[in-house]
Amino acid sequence: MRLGVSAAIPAARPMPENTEKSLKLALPKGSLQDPTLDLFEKAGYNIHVSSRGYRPASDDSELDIFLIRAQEIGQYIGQGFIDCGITGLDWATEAGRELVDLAELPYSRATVRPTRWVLVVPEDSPIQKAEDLEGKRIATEGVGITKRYLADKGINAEVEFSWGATEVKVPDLVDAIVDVTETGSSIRANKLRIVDTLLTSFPHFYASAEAAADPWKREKMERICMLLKAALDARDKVGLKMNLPEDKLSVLLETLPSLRRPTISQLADGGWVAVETVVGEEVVRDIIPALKQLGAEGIIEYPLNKLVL
Ligand SMILES: Nc1ncnc2c1ncn2[C@@H]1O[C@H](COP(=O)(O)OP(=O)(O)OP(=O)(O)O)[C@@H](O)[C@H]1O
Ligand SMILES: O=P(O)(O)OC[C@H]1O[C@H](OP(=O)(O)OP(=O)(O)O)[C@H](O)[C@@H]1O
Ligand SMILES: [Mg+2]
Repeated sequence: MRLGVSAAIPAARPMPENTEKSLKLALPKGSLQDPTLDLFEKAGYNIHVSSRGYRPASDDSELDIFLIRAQEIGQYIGQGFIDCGITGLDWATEAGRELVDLAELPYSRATVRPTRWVLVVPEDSPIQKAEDLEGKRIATEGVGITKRYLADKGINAEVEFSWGATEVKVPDLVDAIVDVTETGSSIRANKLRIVDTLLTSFPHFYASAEAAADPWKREKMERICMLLKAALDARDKVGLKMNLPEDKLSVLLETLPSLRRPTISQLADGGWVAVETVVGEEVVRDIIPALKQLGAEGIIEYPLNKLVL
């Protein structure tokens, strides 16, 4: 049987633009993977990771994406094998390479708080301050961070590399550990006590010197950074819109300072104005009832994707 042409050959679709321009971008596999992919989605990039695939596909054909351990991203960017990527300030420092820092991106695994590298001992340990570590043994994934800290303080202690699950090692295997903490729940669960903070770290967008000097790559990276920051700035903020009797406007602006610099437009209905503004999500539960009491009508709250200031 001969099939009609239309059945045999799917209708021609426009081919994706064949561009030779490509930016090699490394995203962190591990703790930061999910929050990073979520952030890119909010910034307008859809990235699809298959179950065991480390070369995710995206809807931007100019991006050539690699999923790489956060610990290794700095090294590959520094060597120029990858143009740019996102990794923690902690691991970029540990990699000890020259990187161009294009943006700090304030997000973490579970919260909006930075990760802290902390010196930790069991709750009942005699160690009270860094100096008490003299001659002691410390286990950590961040050997460089820890050695620099001890050297700065002139303390002699043995630092050994830990592959993870470091909390389990005190006090039987080592006297203290240096580990990452975000919410503090691992420290509490293991009955540990923080003695000092060595470093606080957020993810950053890093580029190689070569990529930063290439005009096309530089512009592409700066656009991505701008959109990622806009998505982070919109986090926890909402838009509010309402109609208000015009004679209540000055009271509104005086009593609700969180409604900073609203846009006000005159309504066709004389005596009423439309007010539109952006506020922190946490103040909405106080503001909406106050607005209602003031005589506002048609109050609308809507989520925001990006905020470019
Ligand atoms: N709660 C968290 N725990 C661990 N790392 C975090 C957390 N929040 C943010 N990070 C950041 O994630 C990056 C990678 O963390 P880490 O070195 O622990 O590797 P990982 O991705 O958690 O893999 P692993 O399973 O080996 O620990 C670091 O830059 C770290 O600062
Ligand atoms: O303060 P919290 O929110 O509890 O986060 C800190 C925990 O997260 C990290 O562990 P991870 O899950 O990366 O496993 P690991 O110990 O094997 O590195 C870190 O080593 C702590 O154990
Ligand atoms: Mg970890």
